[in-house]
Amino acid sequence: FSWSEFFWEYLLPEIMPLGFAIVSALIGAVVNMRIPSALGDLINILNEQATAGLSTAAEYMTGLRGPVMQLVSLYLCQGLATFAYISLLSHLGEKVACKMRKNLFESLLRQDVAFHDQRKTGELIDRLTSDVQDFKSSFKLCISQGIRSTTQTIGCICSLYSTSAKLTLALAATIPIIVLIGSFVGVALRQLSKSAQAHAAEATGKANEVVANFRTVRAFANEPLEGQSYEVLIQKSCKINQFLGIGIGAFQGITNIALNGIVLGVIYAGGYLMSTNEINPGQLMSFLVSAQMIQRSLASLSVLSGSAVRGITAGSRVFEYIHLQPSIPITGGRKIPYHCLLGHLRFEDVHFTYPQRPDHEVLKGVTLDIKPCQTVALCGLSGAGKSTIASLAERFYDPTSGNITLDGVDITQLDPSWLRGRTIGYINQEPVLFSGSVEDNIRYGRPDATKDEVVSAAKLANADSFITNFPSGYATVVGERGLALSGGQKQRIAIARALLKNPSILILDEATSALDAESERLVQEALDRVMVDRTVLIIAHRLSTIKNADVIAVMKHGKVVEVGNHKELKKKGGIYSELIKLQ
Ligand SMILES: Nc1ncnc2c1ncn2[C@@H]1O[C@H](COP(=O)(O)OP(=O)(O)OP(=O)(O)O)[C@@H](O)[C@H]1O
Repeated sequence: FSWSEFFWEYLLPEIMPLGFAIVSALIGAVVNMRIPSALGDLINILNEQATAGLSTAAEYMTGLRGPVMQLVSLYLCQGLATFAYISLLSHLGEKVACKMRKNLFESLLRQDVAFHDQRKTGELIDRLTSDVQDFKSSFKLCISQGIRSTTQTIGCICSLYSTSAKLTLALAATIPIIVLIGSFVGVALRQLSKSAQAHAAEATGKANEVVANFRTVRAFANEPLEGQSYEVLIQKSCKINQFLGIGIGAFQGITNIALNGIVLGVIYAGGYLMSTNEINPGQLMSFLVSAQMIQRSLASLSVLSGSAVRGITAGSRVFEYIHLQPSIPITGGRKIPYHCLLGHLRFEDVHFTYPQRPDHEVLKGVTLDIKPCQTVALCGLSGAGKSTIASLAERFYDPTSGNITLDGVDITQLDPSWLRGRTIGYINQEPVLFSGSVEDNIRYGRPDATKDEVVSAAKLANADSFITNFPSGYATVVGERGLALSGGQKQRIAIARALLKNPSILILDEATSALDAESERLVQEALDRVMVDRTVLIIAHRLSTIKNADVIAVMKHGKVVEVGNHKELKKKGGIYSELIKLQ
């Protein structure tokens, strides 16, 4: 957690409300400090009036008017200052939290696919929600209470000093000891808090996964199992938090005892000074209220230290991901002008290992030439590395060695957002639709597309007829909490979405394998129509879907072992003909 970065990037743009909030908190603290002496004045006047033996109520009231008015105006000022700093800090806190969430979310969107492979969704969402919330609450509390309590402590010590230097020095000597012990305990508590938050995030990740895959959990009747594993995770975080609570509680309890002891000491010593006529009863009253204010301020500072521990830990978890740099940028690099783009994709001796499985080489020297407007099919046994090839073409990952080129240019030189957003259309087995209308989902392929373009992409994808049959047509809401579409319908919307960007290269990764015969026919019909005049890479298990491909490459254990067309490979009597027999 970098304070300087936090100040320059998050606080400086909000310096006005921050400044006013600090000034209001300071005014509140100063006003608070004036109250003991105003009370002291009132006591002195009451004392004098009692000694003088005033008889009428009017005389009594007249004498009190001055100090009472002074107290009332102090109370009003204090109320106003409290209102000002609380509302200003809320404004500031919300702005800071909003900016942190925006920066964190943008950073998560920038990260490599490998980063997301390695982390649970819930853990990331936890940082975006709970951690930012914890940081914001703690930040607001630290500014408001921190400024008030610190100013009041310092101010009250000064006012005590003016009353009795000896007594104040003795009092001040004990405070650094408490602060020193407090900072040691603070470091230990921070460690504990960090570990508690990490466990809570793990539990959120688990909950997220289970809720997202609820149907699978229900289908396997695994509710008790999932309940138990969630409980194990939450119990870990619960135990550490309980331990943390004991630590914070013990620290605050001991601090309170020490502080109350200090007040007792002040009463004892103050009483002695009064008996030697060094101070009057009013001064003793103000002395006591000041000492009690110091006690309250220090107690709230010790509570604050617990909140600061949580806040800094949460903040460092947020900034950890904000600062993370992806190894593959999402923008920047060359773009091949549309009229020059041929769509010649070539893999040259490509080796690849997934970052989270460094001991398992998935591609072991793949060479594959996909010529412009050619349809190349990849087949082979499950786990041979076919989908990995598609991921590398999309530059979700970079090869460990070897090159992938598009029209002779290494794809690492090309702008990744141009490559994915404009050049390659990727359709896989399980299309994901976002919540929103059918039209929004198709337009996701190219946000600036017109309604006519959306409709013609849907027509090409064989989707227009079923969409127009819905009562709300293209405005029908789908995705989460929307209309449940069949697999074939979803797939055709996904095809329309991919087509909207008019990609030069189309990658179809098992695009029809999850569909029934009728849906497959409709989707295949759409695909046959859109594959014309494009470079196409098809990945399929069902060999009937690829037999018309110009080139078929058979993969085994991360290598391309056979290349040719259907007839040639069938005649060859190798793995391909074995696969045909099997099917
Ligand atoms: N994100 C990932 N992280 C780690 N390993 C992975 C990842 N994705 C795939 N693998 C591994 O890489 C190997 C190749 O997987 P890939 O999905 O490319 O095979 P495939 O030929 O497409 O298989 P299928 O036909 O079953 O889809 C497998 O051993 C798989 O376990």
